Amino acid sequence: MAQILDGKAVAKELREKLAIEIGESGLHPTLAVVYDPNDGGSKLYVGMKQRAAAKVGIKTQDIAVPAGSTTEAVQQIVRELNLDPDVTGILIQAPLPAGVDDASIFATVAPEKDVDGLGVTNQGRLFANEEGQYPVAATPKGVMTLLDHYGINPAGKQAVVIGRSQLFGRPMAALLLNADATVTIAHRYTDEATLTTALQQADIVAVGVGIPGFVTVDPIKEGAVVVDVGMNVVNGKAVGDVDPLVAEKAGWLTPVPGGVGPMTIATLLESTFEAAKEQAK
Ligand SMILES: NC(=O)C1=CN([C@@H]2O[C@H](COP(=O)(O)OP(=O)(O)OC[C@H]3O[C@@H](n4cnc5c(N)ncnc54)[C@H](OP(=O)(O)O)[C@@H]3O)[C@@H](O)[C@H]2O)C=CC1
Ligand SMILES: Nc1nc(=O)c2c([nH]1)NC[C@@H]1CN(c3ccc(C(=O)N[C@@H](CCC(=O)O)C(=O)O)cc3)C=[N+]21
Repeated sequence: MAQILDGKAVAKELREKLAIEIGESGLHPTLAVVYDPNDGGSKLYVGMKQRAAAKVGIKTQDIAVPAGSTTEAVQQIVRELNLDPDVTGILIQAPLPAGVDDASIFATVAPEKDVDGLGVTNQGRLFANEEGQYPVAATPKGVMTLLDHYGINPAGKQAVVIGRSQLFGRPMAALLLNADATVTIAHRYTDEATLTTALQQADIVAVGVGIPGFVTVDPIKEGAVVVDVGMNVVNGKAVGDVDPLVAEKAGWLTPVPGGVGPMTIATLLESTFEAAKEQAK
């Protein structure tokens, strides 16, 4: 039976540490959250992020993007936030309303305020494995923190990342590669046999596709570390992308809820504080 990678507990520790450090810093980090109020998921997650921010001493500004907005109009909002000295961090919650190109908006955020690391400058730094302090997307960064907490070192391991979004798959693969894993990235065009073969070899599997039960127990290697990023609602309950039977074969598993989700939020707060510190230098 797999051991639990307890994201809820590790996230709580991280938030408690941050609350103390932010209090002692004398800084007043302020996070502007740009989101679609008509997207149920965004509304829920943005609310969770804002409550968690308030508890550690991070102020938030709520910027709802109305339906029918154009990419240009949202870019203008972001440019104003880039220039606003009171705002130290900007989070673009995906997905924005239909008709707005998320990637163009990510790219408009000033790199020093891009706390979720989704702009091309910060993604480029990550891809180049640049040394130093720059923001990295909260979900994959939180996964790395969680693995590290349990002493799981990706160096020399075979890793499979399923999904290739800017939010999860691409930065997850880059982080694992930078940590010296051998990485395979699977996506919609990966044929089933290829994915099965890759999974049979994988010491670490990280999946975020948005399909409940997508990763089944069969191809999983005995003792593998399985990270479930999926966040789906089935019969009113949060479920991931990993079939619960995987727990019988995996060595380690993140639960949903209580795994990657809480780590994402705590990591966003961590990155927001780090950006505020850099700007105060
Ligand atoms: N817990 C957390 O903190 C977070 C959870 N999530 C969750 O993770 C999931 C993914 O999110 P996100 O990356 O933003 O979503 P996207 O929709 O942007 O990306 C989904 C990815 O899955 C791939 N995919 C879709 N269907 C298949 C398939 N049949 N076989 C293989 N790959 C497939 C897509 O491939 P292609 O590129 O070819 O289309 C794409 O790369 C969602 O459930 C989301 O809710 C996301 C962020 C944070
Ligand atoms: N720029 C950007 N960055 C993101 O990080 C981002 C985003 N856009 N768009 C949407 C996804 C989704 N996301 C989640 C965060 C926390 C939970 C979370 O804490 N979930 C709880 C359960 C919540 C429930 O019960 O419904 C848990 O897993 O324990 C879930 C999902 C961040 N995302």
